Amino acid sequence: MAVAKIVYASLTGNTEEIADIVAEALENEALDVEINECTQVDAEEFLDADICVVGTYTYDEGSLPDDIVDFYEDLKELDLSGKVYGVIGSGDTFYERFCSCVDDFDHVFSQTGATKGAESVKVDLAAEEEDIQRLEAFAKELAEKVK
Ligand SMILES: Cc1cc2nc3c(=O)[nH]c(=O)nc-3n(C[C@H](O)[C@H](O)[C@H](O)COP(=O)(O)O)c2cc1C
Repeated sequence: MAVAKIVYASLTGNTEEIADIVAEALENEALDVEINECTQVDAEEFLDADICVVGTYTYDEGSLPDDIVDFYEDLKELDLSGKVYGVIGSGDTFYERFCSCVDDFDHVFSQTGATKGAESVKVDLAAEEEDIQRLEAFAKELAEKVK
């Protein structure tokens, strides 16, 4: 069974919620799914996954959340050739740099040699019905890449 690992940062719960939605959708695709908060795991965990997903919110002026900086730096050092990745995140369209950390992780993943399995999903604050559908389609697309 293919393995999907999801690592997320979340301060007020929005990103955790969308990470959970993706986890459930991947489980429905018969994948073995592990989901962890970013301070609880090392980036090296992705070496044991077929699908690697990061969920992140965006902080001040597009800054990476403090709690995911170490993970981000460690991810840069990995060789994830042969793996499929995807990035999701919550932000607030009030800010000029909406969900810019999603793009930061997309960039870093692309440098690890992993293949982008689906377009990133950016959610404005908490997920609404339409976002849930986008997240489920994201998960399905990732799963298809490892079948
Ligand atoms: C001080 C502060 C700065 C923020 N800066 C940004 C930003 O630059 N871009 C963005 O898209 N969202 C920004 N946000 C919004 C958060 O990313 C958004 O509330 C998100 O849903 C939080 O996710 P979480 O519930 O998983 O912690 C900011 C929020 C706060 C409190």
